[in-house]
Amino acid sequence: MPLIEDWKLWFCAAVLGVAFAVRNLRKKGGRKPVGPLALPFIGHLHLMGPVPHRSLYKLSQRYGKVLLLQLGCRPLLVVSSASLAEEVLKIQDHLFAHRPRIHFVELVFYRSRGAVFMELTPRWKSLRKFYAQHVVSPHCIVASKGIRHEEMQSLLRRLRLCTSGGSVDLRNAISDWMLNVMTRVLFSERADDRDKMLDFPEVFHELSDIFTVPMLADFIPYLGAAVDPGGIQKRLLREQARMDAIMESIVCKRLEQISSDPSSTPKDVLTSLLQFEGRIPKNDGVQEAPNTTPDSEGNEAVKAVVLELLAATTDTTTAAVEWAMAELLSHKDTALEKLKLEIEGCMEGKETSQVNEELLCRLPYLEAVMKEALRLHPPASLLLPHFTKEATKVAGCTIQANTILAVNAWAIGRDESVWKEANQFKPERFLPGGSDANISFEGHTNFQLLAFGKGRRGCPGRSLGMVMASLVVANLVHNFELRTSQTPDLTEKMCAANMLANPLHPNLYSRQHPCTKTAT
Ligand code: HEM
Repeated sequence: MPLIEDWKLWFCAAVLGVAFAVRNLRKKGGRKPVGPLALPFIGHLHLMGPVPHRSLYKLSQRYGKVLLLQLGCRPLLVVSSASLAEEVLKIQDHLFAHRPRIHFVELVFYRSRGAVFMELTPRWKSLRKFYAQHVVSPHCIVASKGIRHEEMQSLLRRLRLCTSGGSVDLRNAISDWMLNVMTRVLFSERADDRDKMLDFPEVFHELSDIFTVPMLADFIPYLGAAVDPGGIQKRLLREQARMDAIMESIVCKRLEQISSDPSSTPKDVLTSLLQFEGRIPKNDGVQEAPNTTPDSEGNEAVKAVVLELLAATTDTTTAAVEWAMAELLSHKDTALEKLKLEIEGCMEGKETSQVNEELLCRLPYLEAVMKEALRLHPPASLLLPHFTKEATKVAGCTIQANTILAVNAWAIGRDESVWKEANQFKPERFLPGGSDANISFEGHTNFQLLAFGKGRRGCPGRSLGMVMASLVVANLVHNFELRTSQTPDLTEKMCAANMLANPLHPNLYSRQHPCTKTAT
């Protein structure tokens, strides 16, 4: 009898124990997202493929819109729906708004001293404030209009040299324009001024190229220190040293100029930045950074910010233009014709064929074209990597501390449960009366349209990026007949941004407009 009672007692205790453990597990841990099997050491690295947003999209179709992968030693959470994007970029933004440390960024951007890859610190906050006041405010955008106008004149001149039907490397031409505009806005020099800027464009493009190569040191650190496949680390160190020398000379020349002849100092972003970093006395408009750089660290913080603004702007905006042009050339008889007519209507009676920035607000179809191109082809297709230092739950799944977050903006932009004819290029959807007339990049809603991200880490340069990209598209469409022998190949390639694998090389012909002179 005592034996039986003992047995019953043990049985009850065991059942209670298991129930208690399961309840605790649920309470503490929740479930884990289902995902593919991980390989030893590399985890799921081999599944990322050459175009990661497409590989992750396929995985999400099989395993669900919340995926947990292992890239070497680093856990990666991937979300692929607008509602999940809202959960991580709005509801849990305070947790996921950090950035992971990345080998390339640590080296090229001086231990992540710019805002883009900085953790959420008071310095990040004050840098964002600096950008908002001195780089991308409506006042700054208007103030730098003249630079974009002059550079557009020279781009149009350059392209007109090819208008006897010669083919032109459109990406090169656009990216040179972006770089020249931004270097002039930032530090008043043209990027292609060889005397002052040396090999800047070449080194800049080399570094953009290296950025796309996954670094072993990021995922398998113990191997990464010893092995350098393809000599990529060596190449990175060489190009970083070249870029550092160019940046150092720009900053040093400016400091010399300020000390020898303060009255001739350009009022550009570099001057405000030197004040912000406490390198020169501040004037009334500039607030100093909270932890102003000690002199021992020289000009590093300044160089990091200048370089990151060039990197954040050039490839993304160039990609936006290239995708818009590729889609327009794929829809010649519809979208392209409609856009030509809209611009012609606005340009009627104008003396020149150069479309100026003030006209952009009168071109709603152009805005719809740019939105549609960015919906289908967001240049940062997975945004930039976010990072949580704390454990949390997303959609009921346990996410451990130190997990990287990727938001698949590309997949969300094509989600058929949210967008009508999701894979079709239909700018009309964004026009008044269209199915998505109220969807915009701004604000804390519309997580289905994510080309600029959302939340704390959302892109501060959205308005400037849209102005620059729209201006180039409007001028290309209005001034030239662009012909391609075949419909453009829309295959993608991951470069520093999501780009066309085969850049456009259209044949150019001048378009003649009655009553207008060509821009000089
Ligand atoms: C069409 C052009 C552009 C696109 C598509 C774009 C897109 C993006 C995206 C997706 C992010 C990351 C958002 C996230 O991680 O959640 C970002 C961040 C950023 N962008 Fe842009 N961008 C563009 C133009 C610009 C311009 C012109 C500037 C110049 C000021 C700029 C400055 C930045 C900065 C500083 C960040 C980092 C913000 C932070 O981490 O706090 N971007 N951009």
